[in-house]
Amino acid sequence: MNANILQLNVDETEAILLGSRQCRLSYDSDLLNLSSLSLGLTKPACNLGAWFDPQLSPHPVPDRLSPPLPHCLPLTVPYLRRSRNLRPYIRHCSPQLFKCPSCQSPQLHLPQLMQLLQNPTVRTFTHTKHFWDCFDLLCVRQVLGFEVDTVNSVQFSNHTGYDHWTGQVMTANELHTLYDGLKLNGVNRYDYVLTGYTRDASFLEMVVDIIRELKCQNPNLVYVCDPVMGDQRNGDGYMYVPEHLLPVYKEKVVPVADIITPNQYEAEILAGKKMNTEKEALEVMDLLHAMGPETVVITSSDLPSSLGKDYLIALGSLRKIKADGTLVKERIRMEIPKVDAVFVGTGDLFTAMLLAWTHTHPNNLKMACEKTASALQHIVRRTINHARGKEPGMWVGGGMLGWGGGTWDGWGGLHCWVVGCRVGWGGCSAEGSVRH
Ligand SMILES: Nc1ncnc2c1ncn2[C@@H]1O[C@H](COP(=O)(O)OP(=O)(O)O)[C@@H](O)[C@H]1O
Ligand SMILES: Cc1ncc(COP(=O)(O)O)c(CN)c1O
Repeated sequence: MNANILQLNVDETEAILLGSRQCRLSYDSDLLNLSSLSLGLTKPACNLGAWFDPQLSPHPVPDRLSPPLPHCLPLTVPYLRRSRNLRPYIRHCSPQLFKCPSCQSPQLHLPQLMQLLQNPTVRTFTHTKHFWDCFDLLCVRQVLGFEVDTVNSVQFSNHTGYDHWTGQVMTANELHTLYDGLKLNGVNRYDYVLTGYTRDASFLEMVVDIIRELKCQNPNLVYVCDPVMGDQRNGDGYMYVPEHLLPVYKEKVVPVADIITPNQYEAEILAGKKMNTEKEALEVMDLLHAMGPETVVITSSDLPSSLGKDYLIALGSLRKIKADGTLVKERIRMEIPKVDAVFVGTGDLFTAMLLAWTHTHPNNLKMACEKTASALQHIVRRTINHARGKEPGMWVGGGMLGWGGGTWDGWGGLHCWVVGCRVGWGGCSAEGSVRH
């Protein structure tokens, strides 16, 4: 756990038993003994897919697992094959067990599945800046169980933080045409809409119109908005979208959003108030709640941390009035170990993960934020290690799965519409995503 930057959550630790039905049923004990840990099994979960990451294998391999791990792993292949999305990639693969050269732990080798991870689109996941491509392909669709339709609000050569960038910006008309197609087929019912980077005001206004319509179709639809506008650089805020987008976000977009995930700079310009202290940050979040959203998460800030300058602070706030009229309020403060590099697109990843985890923990913002921050920490660390040549590039799937719960079997049938950007199909080296 320490190696994977996870903390044992005493209230909710999840264990997964992998293996055939027969093999799982034969394990009738309510206690799972793993090295020095004993976990009580309360809720059975079915493994709809599995991902094996050598980095996340138990060290040392527990000898008290029953049946032993080497025996379990080949048994999971039929389950992988059963997953419609994975089947084409593992049809011809003969599972082999081999021992990790460094730690001697048993690993399952799935050659064709690995190939999937190596294709350029998927590998872009190591660049957090290319998130949407992979969110669709791996993270949400296959791993987290959402069915995602993506719309590329822009298609750029690279992140706009670079000196130069080229590409196309989708217009409101083009978005409307796409949406019309969905409507004509009667497939415009979504559970979630997530929006990220956009740089055209009329496009944003069209997004708002569409969300209103989608909310009529499904009154429970949750709109998660990452109001991507700018960031701090050397202590000064700067916009990386045209400035006239700010009033559109303030007056039209944020009011229809249920969850917003600004960074500190974006929170300040939306609220029209600086946050130099935690008290001011809470006031900023209250101002943002007053604009509409029930949930506000400030993904990063430079507020001082009690743990020292190597930590960044993220804040969360939930404010909702329940059906019986009572006001529920929850504030969360997370101190996140800083990695000494600048990452791009982490905001995208944070928002997407938060959407997924608030879905699993609808009444527990703290848990959703913890799991989200844990994933981010894992990913930025592996990204920086990869950029520094300390880790091979193929860490992708396990990085996402290893820390989370094993109970993603109940998520079928959800539909999510992502309006984000597609940037850079080109180079896949992690250096592209890390600016020192
Ligand atoms: N240098 C870093 N070190 C550790 N975590 C980081 C770092 N940069 C980003 N993150 C993670 O990514 C999350 C979102 O980052 P943030 O910079 O707020 O996104 P953006 O400005 O892209 O919207 C943070 O909450 C944190 O978990
Ligand atoms: C083209 C572009 N520019 C800027 C940003 C903002 O990036 P960041 O998450 O690094 O703030 C994004 C978000 N992915 C983007 O797609």
